[in-house]
Amino acid sequence: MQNNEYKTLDDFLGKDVKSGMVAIVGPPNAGKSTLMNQLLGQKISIVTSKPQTTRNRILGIVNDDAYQIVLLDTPGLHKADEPLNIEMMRVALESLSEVDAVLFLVDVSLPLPPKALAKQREELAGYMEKIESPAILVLNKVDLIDKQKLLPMIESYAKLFPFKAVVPISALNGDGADNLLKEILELIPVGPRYFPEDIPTDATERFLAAEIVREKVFLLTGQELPYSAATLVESFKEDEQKKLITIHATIVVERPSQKGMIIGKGGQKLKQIGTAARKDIEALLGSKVLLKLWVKVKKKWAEDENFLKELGF
Ligand SMILES: Nc1nc2c(ncn2[C@@H]2O[C@H](COP(=O)(O)OP(=O)(O)OP(=O)(O)O)[C@@H](O)[C@H]2O)c(=O)[nH]1
Repeated sequence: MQNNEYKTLDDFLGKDVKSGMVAIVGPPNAGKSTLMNQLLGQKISIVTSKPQTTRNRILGIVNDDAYQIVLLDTPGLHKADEPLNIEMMRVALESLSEVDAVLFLVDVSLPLPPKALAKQREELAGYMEKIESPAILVLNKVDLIDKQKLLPMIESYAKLFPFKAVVPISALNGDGADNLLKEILELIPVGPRYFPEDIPTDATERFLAAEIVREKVFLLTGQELPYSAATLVESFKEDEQKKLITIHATIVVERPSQKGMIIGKGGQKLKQIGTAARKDIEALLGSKVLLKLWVKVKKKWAEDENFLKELGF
């Protein structure tokens, strides 16, 4: 070896640790993003600046001296009845065949009537059959249910599929997260790290900014527009002194009435969305941000394949 700083090949490559890819899947609202932030121990706060195509699944990278877990936060599994949903299903299912482990998340706090519960479990078993990687069933939101219900629940879910483990957690307050980590580490192999130790995500700043605006639209419009709104960052520029980042973003909705809902009386709602999003983006980027938002109506955008490409699907 020419470089005398490296005495062994291990020194050169970096020491092998437990290192693997883990997909987080589950129905919308099950708590996938919350779990990812919980495992990361932070809302993703530093991002790499390397430009790359926007992707619709975020890598969260959990680093430790002894392991590196690369988390894929996939879109919720939906019924595939329109192009956007088909795309989401494809991405969700595709990511499952490449990974070392799958975390399947369910929200156990949903007060489902027995029939709906049976249907949910049947669907879950159907999805699991398509998955080749070992799977852990994560029973989320246990902080919302009576502890006595937990044991019978674990037993009945465990019968659905040969899960490697069934782990109850609260992604929100972190209860059970250590146990989940232990089970994940059982499933991932020893190998070199996929990423340097100091990088917690591979998503671009642009993409994360668009996601933050979308989150605020959902939160501040009372989730009346779940799948009707998309966000697109049109421009993202840092000034020469690196003191201010100016972001122009568009919120795209399907109907004029939805545009009205987002803008609100006298523009109040849009202002609220903009302020909340700007604060989070400033915290994420560690810089002052000027955020300009527009709202556009684009009928049936979810069926427009070109537009979906622009969004990164
Ligand atoms: N009480 C409680 N709430 C939770 C928990 N985990 C998530 N939530 C809440 O559930 C809601 C949905 O959480 P997300 O993390 O956005 O869910 P998601 O699965 O990523 O949702 P999609 O992006 O729609 O697929 C949020 O309001 C969370 O605060 C939990 O363990 N306990």
